[in-house]
Amino acid sequence: MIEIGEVTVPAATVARLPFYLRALRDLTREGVATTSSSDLAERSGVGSAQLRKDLSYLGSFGTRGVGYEVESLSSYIAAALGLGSEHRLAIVGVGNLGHALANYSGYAARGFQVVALLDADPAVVGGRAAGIEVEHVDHLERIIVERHVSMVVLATPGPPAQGIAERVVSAGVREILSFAPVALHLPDDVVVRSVDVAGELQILAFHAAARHANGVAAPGADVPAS
Ligand SMILES: NC(=O)c1ccc[n+]([C@@H]2O[C@H](COP(=O)([O-])OP(=O)(O)OC[C@H]3O[C@@H](n4cnc5c(N)ncnc54)[C@H](O)[C@@H]3O)[C@@H](O)[C@H]2O)c1
Repeated sequence: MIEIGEVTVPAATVARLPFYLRALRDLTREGVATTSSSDLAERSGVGSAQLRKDLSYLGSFGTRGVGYEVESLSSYIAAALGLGSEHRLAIVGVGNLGHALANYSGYAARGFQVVALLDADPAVVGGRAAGIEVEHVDHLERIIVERHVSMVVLATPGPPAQGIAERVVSAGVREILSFAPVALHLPDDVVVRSVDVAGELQILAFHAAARHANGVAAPGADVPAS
């Protein structure tokens, strides 16, 4: 369970809030003022019972026969997610992935701004990505404090990730998004979200294998593994 202001919300609900927010912002762009739980649920990719339950943790929303007010629900979820104020990100490790993450154009619309890029390789330091100069990771703590960095994205190889994460935490950051293929051991009050694309693909491969075992051939299922 996660405390948001005065309410306590299951972590799984918090993980779905960004999907509701994205769907609500799409509706705002389309000029829609109110929406039904079934429409919002479908746009968010969840069942409508799940949506109603999730929103009930946050408070009492929606009017029977009218639905949800798009603008006010959107503002409420954004505030619950702490998106009222901008989050300042530093990306550590500016290789293939770090570059791609730095160049993602969707941060601003979601309340994030990349304010620092750091790397250890002298061939990378001094270069630029997304118009930002890459600085040496030796300056990590100073940069975090001076630029009010509130979240750090780790896109380094596995071995240095634990040490960097500890430095990030010692500089005061409590939220880390890690792409490094290692488990990070950090104090309990630090929230680490780990992204593992290959692991997600393995889960898909498991489902594909299960479907195959049940006699339903998938396209490409007969291509031998190399
Ligand atoms: N989790 C996922 O889904 C996923 C997907 C792709 C890559 N990855 C992982 O993300 C990481 C980055 O992948 P990539 O393809 O960009 O690799 P890359 O080799 O292109 O980039 C890694 C960068 O980290 C820098 N680096 C190394 N040690 C450092 C340190 N101590 N401090 C700061 N920077 C340091 C390197 O100089 C390099 O620029 C790897 O660990 C990879 O396994 C994860």
